[in-house]
Amino acid sequence: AWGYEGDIGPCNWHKYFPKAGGKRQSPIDIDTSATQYDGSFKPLRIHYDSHMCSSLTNNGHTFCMSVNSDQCNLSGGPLEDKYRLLQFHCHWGSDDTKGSEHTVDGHQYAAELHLVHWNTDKFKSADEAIEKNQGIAVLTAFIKAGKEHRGWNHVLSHFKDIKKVQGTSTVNEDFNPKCLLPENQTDYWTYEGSLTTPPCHESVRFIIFKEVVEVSSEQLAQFRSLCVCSSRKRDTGEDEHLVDNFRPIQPLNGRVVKASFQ
Ligand SMILES: NS(=O)(=O)c1ccc(O)c(NC(=O)NCCCCO)c1
Ligand SMILES: [Zn+2]
Repeated sequence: AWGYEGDIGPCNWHKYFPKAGGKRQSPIDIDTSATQYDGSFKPLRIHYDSHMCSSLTNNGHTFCMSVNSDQCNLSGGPLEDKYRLLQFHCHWGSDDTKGSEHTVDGHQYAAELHLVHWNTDKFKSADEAIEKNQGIAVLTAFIKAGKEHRGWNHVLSHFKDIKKVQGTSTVNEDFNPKCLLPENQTDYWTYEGSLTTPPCHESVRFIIFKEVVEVSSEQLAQFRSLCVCSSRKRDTGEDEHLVDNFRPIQPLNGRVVKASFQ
């Protein structure tokens, strides 16, 4: 078992998951003075359909909205191949001052959305792609406290069904995850990294939008309503809530973060 604090926390992940000590780990700090503009990127093509039945689970590390539609595809931008949406999830803090995994010039946001896609041109399954270079592409959006985000309510309204770990809820309504992304989808940073949780496979191309998405403080509080385990209660009998599920930033090791904008 691994977690985000104590002996099973990020500093010890490498003992059981050796890739966690690799040279292209994520997340990283994006030093905007060191990013390199790349004018060769084609427009990002994000085509999601709405009628994809998906199920929402609490896996003890985050909520995960799994998607099983072969109509949700991503290509273009820095990507050479076509990728298919597999799932999306978030990382968040115990208060609005922390929670994102990547930081920008040292600034940490309240939360971070990851839309996880796998390379359907190069691999036969997501399970194969997740371990291989160029196997995974993660669209990433920073989240800060501000005005309410109506799209997020389609996801948050199911949280009461998944409060406990291994809770599952089927989401059938007409929901398109594209509504969770910022309006500006042309300005982003991109670099090659890893899964930010064990097993930390170095298989991920991150595409991180510059524009930050706003959700209300009350909506952020709903993220924190999830519990970390199904049974164990603290000695005081109260639930242990799932918060601060973000990995500390990792060494860049000479990697260059490219920018789609000047
Ligand atoms: N944060 S991430 O880089 O976008 C990311 C994308 C896809 C993933 O599969 C993982 N990690 C993962 O699945 N770990 C297995 C145990 C967790 C649930 O038991 C992390
Ligand atoms: Zn993630």
